[in-house]
Amino acid sequence: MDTKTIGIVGARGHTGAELIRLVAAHPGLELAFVSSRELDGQRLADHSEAYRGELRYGNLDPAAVAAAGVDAVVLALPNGKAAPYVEAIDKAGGKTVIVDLSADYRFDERWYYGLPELYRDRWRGEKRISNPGCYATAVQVSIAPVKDLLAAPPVSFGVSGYSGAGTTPSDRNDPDKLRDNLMPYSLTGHMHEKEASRHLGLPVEFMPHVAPHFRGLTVTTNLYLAKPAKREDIVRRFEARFEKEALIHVVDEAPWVSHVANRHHLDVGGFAMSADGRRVVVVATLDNLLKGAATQAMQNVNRALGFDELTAIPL
Ligand SMILES: NC(=O)C1=CN([C@@H]2O[C@H](COP(=O)(O)OP(=O)(O)OC[C@H]3O[C@@H](n4cnc5c(N)ncnc54)[C@H](OP(=O)(O)O)[C@@H]3O)[C@@H](O)[C@H]2O)C=CC1
Ligand SMILES: CC(=O)N[C@@H](CCC(=O)OP(=O)(O)O)C(=O)O
Repeated sequence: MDTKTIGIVGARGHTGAELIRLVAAHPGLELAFVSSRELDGQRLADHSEAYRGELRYGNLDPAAVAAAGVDAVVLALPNGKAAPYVEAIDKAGGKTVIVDLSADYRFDERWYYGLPELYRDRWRGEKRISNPGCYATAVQVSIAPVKDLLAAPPVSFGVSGYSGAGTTPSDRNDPDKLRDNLMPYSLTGHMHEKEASRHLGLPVEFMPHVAPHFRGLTVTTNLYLAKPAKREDIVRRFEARFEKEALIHVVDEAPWVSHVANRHHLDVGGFAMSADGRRVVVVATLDNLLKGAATQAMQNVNRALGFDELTAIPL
């Protein structure tokens, strides 16, 4: 297969940096541009040990991104910034695939919502792909296999490392304020509550927190069941749903976030049953920068450009 070209807008950020690492190891992708205002003119190889080559960061505006005419553009910008780039690429016509890491198009019917393990069959060759949120990925995987068994809205308690808050300074990525701390925020109505509810087709209640570790998140979900169930039946549901999925591991014990940091897969397990069999608690962990962002984007780019979905993703 011919080499395809890819460009990353927002390449200085946490998720952009992880994507550069994946693209550098991809046998069929060539990095055509990396855009950052702050690092404009600097050599990429000086910032990414994975990349060997002479490419420099550029400060590309939407018109310049569109004019590059690459096969795929990944937008790794803060929320609310994608539209001018999408409009410019649309206007240029052509075949460029866009994968947007932000929340900007996750509710747009015209865009494919790229959580492959749950919605692979819904892809109709769309070239506009919204990449799911990190928490929303863990929440949906924790609920989807048993959603027909539920008696009440699932309740998910989330704890994320502070890389989830990006690089723009805020309380939620301030190591001093996070030291010896756990910071609750957006306890109702978080964007990922709406996102998971919409794509699962049932209301989910989600309570996020940010913790002093850098990367990786845990979502603990309480599920009330309409009829009493046995643990083995619940476990079998998850195993059957994900048995062919290399990036979703169904594990027996409740997983630990420290085991999934810097790894590309999601662990889901625990399956703690109440004595009456009417309540089960499921725990999911993933690296918010990888399966929660860059790895999932790589899966989506691979599919849209005709590569095997797992190309360049270390298993
Ligand atoms: N961090 C995470 O765990 C996850 C993040 N996401 C989403 O992915 C996106 C990127 O997140 P993350 O990498 O953490 O963010 P960062 O804050 O780490 O990086 C943002 C990037 O965007 C650039 N940027 C910022 N503002 C603008 C602007 N106005 N115009 C053009 N470029 C701009 C920055 O570079 P420069 O200032 O140099 O131009 C930087 O490269 C976000 O939408 C986030 O919600 C999704 C899942 C998980
Ligand atoms: C700790 C922290 O702030 N986490 C971010 C993680 C979500 C994220 O990055 O997702 P989006 O792509 O939907 O913005 C948050 O809760 O908004």
